[in-house]
Amino acid sequence: MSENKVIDGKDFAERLRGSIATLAAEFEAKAGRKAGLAVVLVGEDPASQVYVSSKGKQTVACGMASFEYKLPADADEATLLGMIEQLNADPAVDGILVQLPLPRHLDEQKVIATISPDKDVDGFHVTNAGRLAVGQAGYVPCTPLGCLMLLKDRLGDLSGMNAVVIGRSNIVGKPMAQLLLAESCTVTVAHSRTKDLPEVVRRADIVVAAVGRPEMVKADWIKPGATVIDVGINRLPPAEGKTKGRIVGDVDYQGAVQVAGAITPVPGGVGPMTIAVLLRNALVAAYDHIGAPLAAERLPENTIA
Ligand SMILES: Nc1nc2c(c(=O)[nH]1)N[C@@H](CN(C=O)c1ccc(C(=O)N[C@@H](CCC(=O)O)C(=O)O)cc1)CN2
Repeated sequence: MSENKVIDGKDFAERLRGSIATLAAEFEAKAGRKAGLAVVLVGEDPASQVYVSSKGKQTVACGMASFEYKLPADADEATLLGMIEQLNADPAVDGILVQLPLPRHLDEQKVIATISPDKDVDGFHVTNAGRLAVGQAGYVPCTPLGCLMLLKDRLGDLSGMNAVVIGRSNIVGKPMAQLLLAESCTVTVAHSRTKDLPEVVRRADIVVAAVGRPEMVKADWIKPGATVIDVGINRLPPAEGKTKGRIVGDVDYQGAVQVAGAITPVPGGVGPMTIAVLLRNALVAAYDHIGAPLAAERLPENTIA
């Protein structure tokens, strides 16, 4: 198996962060302040704690200001919405992110709707979702934008390719489909009710798996030479004598890597791109907020306008 089949998201994310750091320093010199990203965590979900901590560390490492807010798992809606309103009004904060999932008693859509669309660096607000749907500039969700960067880096022009997105979530599946459509792919969005999913996937030049089911996509579903992007992060039950299970994606990697032309591993594929693109979006927001929009070509790895 040739090594360059593997799409190394960790390496790409590192290079993207390098470009972000350069532009963040330029921003500071220009604006007289650092670009600022606020992250709000409600509760103590262990995975979310790890992601929020990584976001804070990487924000600072790129020369941006990190503001971290933690609320207890039983925090009421008014407290969370009040915190978001304060961050909306704070001129030191360019981007706001509320870590998901939220505890069940909180209304996710209401919380997202409270974030100012101009600080919505997650791209989850309906204003930004609408902008993406009609092809206007706006903030695009980090994971699908990261997937698109990896795809364009590997394949160049995607136009005319058959793409299948497995999963229809607002965070990954739907925006991923919109991005691929904007690149002139022929896009199929598959989901739990799709008939004969293996056959649908076999027609695809590009497969994006975002279903959250460990190793569901099998090697014999993949068209030889296709490019496979695995968004899944699933922890398997621990093997005997171990405390933690291993992390696998939504694709049977060991099988699929034999057939695919290129594939992202899990870990080390799409995951690291999520945080790098978040920093990219926060920096874009900061430049917008000082009335000096950042041209896409100033971020060399970033082929997206
Ligand atoms: N408000 C948001 N919440 C969530 C998002 C999001 O984009 N915005 N995405 C995910 C979690 N996430 C960031 O928040 C995230 C997931 C995975 C990784 C990552 O680097 N994964 C590693 C493996 C990590 C591990 O060992 O557990 C990898 O794939 O190599 C970063 C960020 C849900 N919530």
